[in-house]
This record gives sequence, structure tokens and C-alpha cells, in this order.
Amino acid sequence: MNLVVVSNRVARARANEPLTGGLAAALLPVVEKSGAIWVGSSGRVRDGLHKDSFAEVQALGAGALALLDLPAAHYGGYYEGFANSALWPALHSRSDLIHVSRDDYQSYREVNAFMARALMRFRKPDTAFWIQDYHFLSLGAELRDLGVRHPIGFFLHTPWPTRAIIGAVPHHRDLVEAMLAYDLIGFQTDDDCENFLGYLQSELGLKIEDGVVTSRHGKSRCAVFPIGIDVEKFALQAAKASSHPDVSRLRRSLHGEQLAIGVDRLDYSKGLVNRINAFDRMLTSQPALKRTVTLLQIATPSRGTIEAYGNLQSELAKLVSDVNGRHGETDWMPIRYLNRGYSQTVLAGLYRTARVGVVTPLHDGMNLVAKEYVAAQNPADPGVLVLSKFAGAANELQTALLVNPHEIDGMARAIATAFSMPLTERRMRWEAMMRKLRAGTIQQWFADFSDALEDAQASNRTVVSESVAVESPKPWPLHLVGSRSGAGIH
Ligand SMILES: O=P(O)(O)OC[C@H]1O[C@H](O[C@H]2O[C@H](CO)[C@@H](O)[C@H](O)[C@H]2O)[C@H](O)[C@@H](O)[C@@H]1O
Ligand SMILES: O=c1ccn([C@@H]2O[C@H](COP(=O)(O)OP(=O)(O)O)[C@@H](O)[C@H]2O)c(=O)[nH]1
Repeated sequence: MNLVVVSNRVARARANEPLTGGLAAALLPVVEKSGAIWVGSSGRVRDGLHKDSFAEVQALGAGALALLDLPAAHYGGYYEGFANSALWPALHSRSDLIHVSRDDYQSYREVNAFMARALMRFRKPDTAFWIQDYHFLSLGAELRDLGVRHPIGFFLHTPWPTRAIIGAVPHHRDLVEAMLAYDLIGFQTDDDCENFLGYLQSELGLKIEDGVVTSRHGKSRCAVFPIGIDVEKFALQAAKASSHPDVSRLRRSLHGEQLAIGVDRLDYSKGLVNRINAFDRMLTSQPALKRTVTLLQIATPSRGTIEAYGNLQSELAKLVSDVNGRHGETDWMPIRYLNRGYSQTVLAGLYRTARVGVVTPLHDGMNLVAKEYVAAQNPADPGVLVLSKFAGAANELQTALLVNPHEIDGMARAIATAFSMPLTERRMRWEAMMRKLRAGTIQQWFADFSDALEDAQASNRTVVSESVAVESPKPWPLHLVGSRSGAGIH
């Protein structure tokens, strides 16, 4: 199978650069190994809607990375507008934050249609397309409209909420109907999959049998594929990274204090305000912990041009300074707060230095940081994961200290418990989590989805020969094609 993977965000090709978000981080190692072509946004926009606006096609391990300039007229309405100000808040059960302009949906559909046209050049008789995430809910339908009969799979990296919440998204019916052009629709958790199937039954009146729905497009299989990480690579990286200058400087600066770590995009779904409030509450209710513990919170800026994100950044900066101002002393600050990104090599070392990993999103598709924190621990002296029960990762990491991120007192107690947990209990909990991580690696996820896509398509539709194609594909060249002059956007 000649696999073409499509996502809005793709990994930067340079090693040791911070990666933005779990989708790019997760796909990079498996795309590199598999020989797939990974198509996504170049981070630049261009005027006009030409299907040939590939800024660059470059080698990526055994495969290739194809970067596409997106149409300038529609980019804002697509990415900041419909994708991140309508779909993202709804998918994270924050319909109160939905803000869309009149043309955003149109722009979203235009970019999906534009991507479909651009993908035609990668089509070969044995091609399968694997579309990633909420940016491209209607891409499969656009490909079908262009005559594509190849297998097309879709994986949603975020949660899928209840019918009432998704019903707050403008054009939700059109979008979900368009999704049924996919042969396989993958979710992170059983709850997400059940919510989606519930919507199909109750809102669209469709029949479902064993996770397979029949619509005017044919059959679509809905199934669960929890995403994982490269466990052994992360563990090795963490062991090596302890000598990295950033990591050894951190260790030296601790003066015997125990470290808790949080690593998140600066996003309202990550529960950062509640987490800082919980740390504050812990220090207020257990003042003996002062000077003995510190929280290192890395909050990487994300989607900064969207108002809700800008507001959160200001709120957090104020909150952290308030907590530090009240509890801090001349030579000790409770919270070290950083608005920047780190490479995964450095992150691995930081995770290993921390006795406690605090991962407390209000809602999260998976949360790979939770898995990375566990994989990075020293087996002889592992740290403790405090994990929100609303992260997809909680389904697997049940021996973490599971918390409700809306209960500030409960979180404060859990963090304090984590700091004082005896070694035997830490090891027992950590070993159980490692068994789960090893059973569901990113390599396994990639293989499971690819196999299921082949199976789903074989039983759903007959592959139509290339002669039916509306345009003949051009070969994809492994060299620079076209200019890189578009305006930067990420
Ligand atoms: O591309 P951005 O707008 O900068 O956002 C970064 C990514 O955020 C989301 O990541 C999700 O994927 C992770 C891996 O499956 C998962 O662990 C996490 O829970 C999700 O939030 C988003 O879904 C991606 O499309 C973005 O690239
Ligand atoms: O400074 C940073 C912060 C995060 N990450 C990576 O970004 C991903 C975040 O994924 P997660 O699923 O936790 O959340 P998302 O940001 O995708 O919602 C993880 O692989 C992190 O290692 C990184 O490389 N550098």
C-alpha cells in the first residue's frame, strides 16, 4: 500500500527542534519509517487557489514530506476561524467559546477542497489516504467528488463530544454527513466513538451494525485506536539526557527541592488555571511543603491570534505572579513558568528529573505528555503521574493518581500525596503503566490503523481502476518545486 498521510500541522524536518502538538510529534517517527508521503501546511499562505502550490517536497526518512502553501484568502477563516474557534471548542465541550464569522465555514470547505485537488498528484493505483484530525472533516468527501475510489481513512486526535455539544457547531449535519465518505473513522477512546455513533443514530437516523454505518457514500467503519508513543526511544532519550546542559542546570538549581512538571500548549483545554490554583491550595493548606517543592510549568504559546488564547495567556501570567508573590521567598519561588518550547530530547531529561508529572486537562483527546512522562522515568526511582480522568490517556494509565481537574482541593491533595509516595508504591504504579505503554506504542497504532483501513475498504467498496480518474497524477519529485515566498502563518 502506498500511503499518503495528510494533516494540517506537520513536523519540522530539522532534528532537535521543538515540535508543536502531539499529532506532529506522534506521526514523525512512524511516517519516517513507513515510507509514507506526509502532506500538510507549509506554514505559509499564497494568493490564488492553485493546486500546485507545493512549496517543497523533501525526503523524510524512507518517505517524503510535502509542504503545501494554503490559499491566503481562506486561511484565517479555515484555521483560526472554523477549525479552532468553532470545532476545537466544541470538540473539547466548550461551546461557550464558539465564535465564527459568516464566511468561516465557506473558507473551511474551500481549504478542504483545495487540499483534495492538491492530493491528486500523489495518487497511484495502490494509494490509500489517511487524513488526520478536525481540520479536514470534509476532505474525504471532496476526494470522492474528484472521483477517488481508493481507501480513505480518518483519525480524530481530539475528543468527540455528545450530540448536544456538537449540535452547537454551525453546519454540523453537513460536516458529519461528509465524514461518512471515509472508509474508516478512528477515535482515541470508546466514549468518543460512542458519542459519534450516537449522533449518527439520533441526529441522522442512520443504522449502525457492529460499528459499521451505511450511508449514501457506502459503508464506514468506526473504531477506536488509542495513539501511543515510541516508548523505548523515549526511555533511552531520557536516560541520556540527564547530562544535557539544560537538564543538569535544572538539577543543580533545585537545592534538594522535589520537582513537579507540567508541559502543555497554552490552551484552555489543558486546565492550566485549575492546576496553578491546586498548587496554590496545596501550599496554603500544607505550608510545611514550602521550600521543599517547586512546579516547573512549560506553557508553549499556541494559536496566539485567537482571542480566547490571548486572554488565557494574560490570565495565567497574572495568576502565576500572584501565587509566587504570596508564597515565594527571597531564595525560593513555588512556580517556574516558561512560555517557550523545548526539544523532546530536553523534555525527556526534564521529565526524568521531576518526582511528579502533573497532567490535568479539562478535556484531551489523548495527551502524549502523560505517556512521555511515564516512559522517561528512572525504573529504579520512578516519579508519580497525577492525571486528569478527562484525558484519553487515563483509560490506559489507570495506576496514575487520577484526579478531577474541576476539584481544586482533590488535586491539591493528590499532588501532595504524589510528592510523599514511598518508593515501593511508586514502582508498582509505574511498572503497571509501562506495561500499558508497551502494549500500545505508536508503531502499533500506525500498523493497526493501516491494517484496518485495508480491511475496511476491501469489504466496503471496490477499488476503481486509474482510468476512472478525473485527472492523471503527476509524479512527486523529491526536490524543491516552486517558491517559498508565501507569508508565514504558524
Ligand atoms: O497544530 P496546532 O494548532 O498548533 O495544535 C497542535 C495540535 O493539537 C492537537 O493535538 C491532539 O493530538 C494529540 C496526538 O493524538 C493528542 O494527544 C492531543 O490530545 C490532541 O489535542 C490537535 O488535535 C492537532 O491537530 C494539532 O496539531
Ligand atoms: O516544548 C515542547 C512542548 C511539547 N512538545 C511535544 O508536544 C507534544 C504535545 O502533545 P500532547 O498530546 O500532550 O498535546 P497537544 O499539544 O497535542 O494537545 C508532546 O509530544 C511533547 O513532547 C515538545 O516537543 N516541546
